[in-house]
This record gives sequence, structure tokens and C-alpha cells, in this order.
Amino acid sequence: MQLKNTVAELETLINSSTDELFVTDGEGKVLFLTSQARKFYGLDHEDIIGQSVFQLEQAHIFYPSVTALVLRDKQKHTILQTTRHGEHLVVTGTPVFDEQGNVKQVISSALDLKQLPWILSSAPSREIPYSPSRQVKSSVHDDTSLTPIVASTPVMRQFITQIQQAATSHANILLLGETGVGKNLFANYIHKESARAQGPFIEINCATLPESLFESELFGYEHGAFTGSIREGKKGKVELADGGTLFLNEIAEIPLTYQAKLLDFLQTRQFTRVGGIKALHSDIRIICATNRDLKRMVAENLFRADLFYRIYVVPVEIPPLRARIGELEALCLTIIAKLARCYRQPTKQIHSSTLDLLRTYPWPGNVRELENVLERIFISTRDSVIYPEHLPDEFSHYASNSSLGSTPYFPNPKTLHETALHPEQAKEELGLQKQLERLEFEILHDALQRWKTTYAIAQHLQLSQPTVVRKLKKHGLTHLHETP
Ligand SMILES: Nc1ncnc2c1ncn2[C@@H]1O[C@H](COP(=O)(O)OP(=O)(O)OP(=O)(O)O)[C@@H](O)[C@H]1O
Repeated sequence: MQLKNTVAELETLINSSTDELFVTDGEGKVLFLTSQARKFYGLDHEDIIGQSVFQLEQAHIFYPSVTALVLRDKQKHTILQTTRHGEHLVVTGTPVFDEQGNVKQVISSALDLKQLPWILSSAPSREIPYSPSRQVKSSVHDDTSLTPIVASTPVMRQFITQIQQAATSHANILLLGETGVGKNLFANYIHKESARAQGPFIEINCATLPESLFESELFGYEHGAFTGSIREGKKGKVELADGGTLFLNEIAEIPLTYQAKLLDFLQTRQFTRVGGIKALHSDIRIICATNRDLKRMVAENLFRADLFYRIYVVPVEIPPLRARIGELEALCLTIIAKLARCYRQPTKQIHSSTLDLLRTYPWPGNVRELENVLERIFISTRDSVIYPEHLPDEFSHYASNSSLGSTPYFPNPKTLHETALHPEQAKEELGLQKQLERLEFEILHDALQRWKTTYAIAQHLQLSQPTVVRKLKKHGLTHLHETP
């Protein structure tokens, strides 16, 4: 009776946790999960218990599967996971070994990202249908709706408070900030935080729009307005955004000739389609963004002063990445998760030495540049850990020209595993014996990824199986299944 009570108490305790607990056997079959299953995955216990994580991953109930990674690498992993509702979870999977060193269970705990102070929820949840054949998006850059927004540093928390306050007002907002800093992302966020969230969010990029099309794109046109126009006419962005938000990106690039027309609309909220005579009304909130110094442009007569004062109601500056470098790791984690999803590849770990190096770089292209660097790595390597040597050449040049040049790339080497892939610079400091050991480690580490048993490794490396076991042990590498 007492035991029964204890089990019941334990179950209550586990189920009341805000974390989701997930236990599988050594083959990835789900043995247990807490009562949060429906909340996290939209499925009942019975639909998940007994299923293989590989099937659940393929059906995008969650993606990627941390259990699959733990089973593959025989080590603990922490990743960012996306559920079919589009929710983001931070998941840690831990292997439990039997006496022979085989993984007999994997215990995972998941925490909803929205509960972490440094992540803002991105898009409103949208359910991804439960279908094993579902295709993931093909481009990392069109996946903004699934991107959680990282804002963990004090400077970003302050910025978020500012834009949350601004979002609840009806005022026009001007987002200022360097290229790639997240102007588009935060314009979207403001819209979703505003009372207009259910209305449309329409963007117009003033820099990419040909001058001749500016007016018709913005205000639309009536039928037969000009050669090549659609017969029945077309709504412009101002009309399409009615009831929602119009985001004028790169506002500094708007041709001077059209600035007066925009100003007129901002003052009266009325406009006329090209070729039309009827005055139309549109109820929109305007968010503008630029990386140019608008005040200076006004002083140089490149931007109309009256338009400037219309849009400069609530100016907010998005801090550049170098001013919030403390959140670089969180950014890498979310970007890697996004890339893994887009390229349908296993997620990658990022080595602490790589992070140290990335933190010293000035990031003129901000988060977009970071995204591009990580994307290039995804395209060019299948390695599961990102080391400094995976970074583009400019990083090693930068490191050797900066204060890092005098210190090794790996400032915090903790274990042999972590020091295994030193760059050339560090290699020179080592003797032959150490280099050979390192090489041996690399070969064995690689072999562990490729072959499932120590027998298979022994066969491929032309060693005896006991030698393989001994060497793996020496290097602190985990054993695999021992069956031939
Ligand atoms: N805080 C953040 N958290 C997560 N992702 C971010 C964050 N800031 C920016 N990004 C990502 O960085 C990329 C660039 O952001 P965005 O396009 O919004 O920048 P931008 O300032 O509008 O760039 P540009 O000035 O070139 O138009 C996007 O993919 C966006 O999702």
C-alpha cells in the first residue's frame, strides 16, 4: 500500500513538472512520457507509446529527434526541437548504459522555449499536418514564421520592452539598425504584438522596387491604367494592408518624387489608385525601417523633412550583434535548428572554441551574416561538431590579426575529445607522440560514427576487436554493441 502511494506521489510529481519527460528503449521505442504529451505534440499517450522515435521524427510530430542523436552518438545531446504545432522545445536526451556499455534507455526532458526568458514566441502556432511524407521548407530564409526570436541580453530585453510598449499604441514606428540586424523580424513581431495581429502584415521593400512601379505597387491601379496592366486593375499594398500593418522596409530609398504622395496618404489615410479618380481609405499602421542616417539625409535634402517627422514618431534602434554578443550561442542554437530542418540534416553541435572565436568577430552583417556562415557550414560538411576550422577563412585571418592570434584557438580544452581537432597553429606546439595520439583519436572517433560494432571497427581498421575496445577506452570513447 505504501509502495502504491509512493508510486502515485512520484507520478503526480513527474506530471506536475513543466518539463516533458520522454523515455525510450535502446531501439528508440517510446516506453514512457508524461501527461504533457497532448500539450506538446497534440497526440494522446496511446498514439505515442510503443512508437519509434524515428517514425515520429519522419512524421514531423517533432523534429529532429534528440533520442535518435543520442542513440547515434552514445552521448548526451541538447538541441532545439520543433513540434508539429510549430512550437519550439529545448530538449536534452541522456543515454542510460547497461553493464556492457550499450545504451539501454534514453531519457529526454523537453522545455517549452516560451518559458525561457530569452526566447520570444515567434509566429502564432500553426499545426503541421501529421503526415509521414511531409516536406520541409527548402530555404532557410523563408522560414521566419518558425524562427524563435532570441533576446537574452539586457540590451535586447530593454529593446523588446520598448517595442512591446510601442506595439500597443497606434503610432507609426521607425526601426533603425544596421543591415541584417533583424528589422524585418521585429517589424513582424510588433505586428503580432499589436491589436492588429489578426489583420494582414504587408511588406514593401523600397530599395528593390523600380521607380516606375512605385506608385502602382503602393496604391494599386484601375483597369487599363497603363500598357501591360491587368484588365480588372489591381489592389496596391496600402489597400491590401487594410486593417493590418504596412511595413515600409528601406524607407530611405523611396524616390523623392513619391515621398510627397506617401506623405499625403499618411496625413489623410486616403489615396487614389493609378488611373482612378475615387478616393479610397485604408486603416493601416505604418512601420518603417532603415539602416541609413535619415536625419543626415534630411539635412542633405535627400529626404523630405515633413515625411521624416511623420514617420519619426517612435524611433527604436535595434542593437547590432556585437553589442549583444552574450546571446550569440542562443542565436547559433536557433539558427542551427532552423538549418537542420531546412536541409533535412541531423543537427550539429557547436564547439566552445568556435563560439569563443565567433564572439570576437565584429559581425558587420549582423545576424544575417551569422546565418550565412552557419549555412555555408551546413552545405559544406557533414561533421556533427562545428570546430573553428569549419569557419570561412576570414575568421582565421581575423583571429590571427586580433588578440586571439597570440593564444590558441581552444582556450578551454577540457577533455581529449574537445582538443582532438586543433587547428594547425595548436598542432605545431605539440610533440609527435601527442599528434599521433590525436590522430588515433580522430580515426576512432570517426569510426564510431560510421560502424555500429567494435567488431566492424576492428575489421575496417585491421585491428583485433580487443585492441579496438582497449583503444576506445584509452581515449574515453564509448563502447558500441559488442555483437559481431
Ligand atoms: N534576435 C533574433 N533571433 C533570431 N533570429 C534573428 C534575430 N535577429 C535576426 N534574426 C534572423 O536574421 C536574419 C536577418 O534578419 P532580418 O532580415 O530581419 O534583418 P534586416 O535588418 O531586415 O536586414 P536588412 O537590413 O538587410 O533588410 C533573418 O533570417 C532573421 O530571422
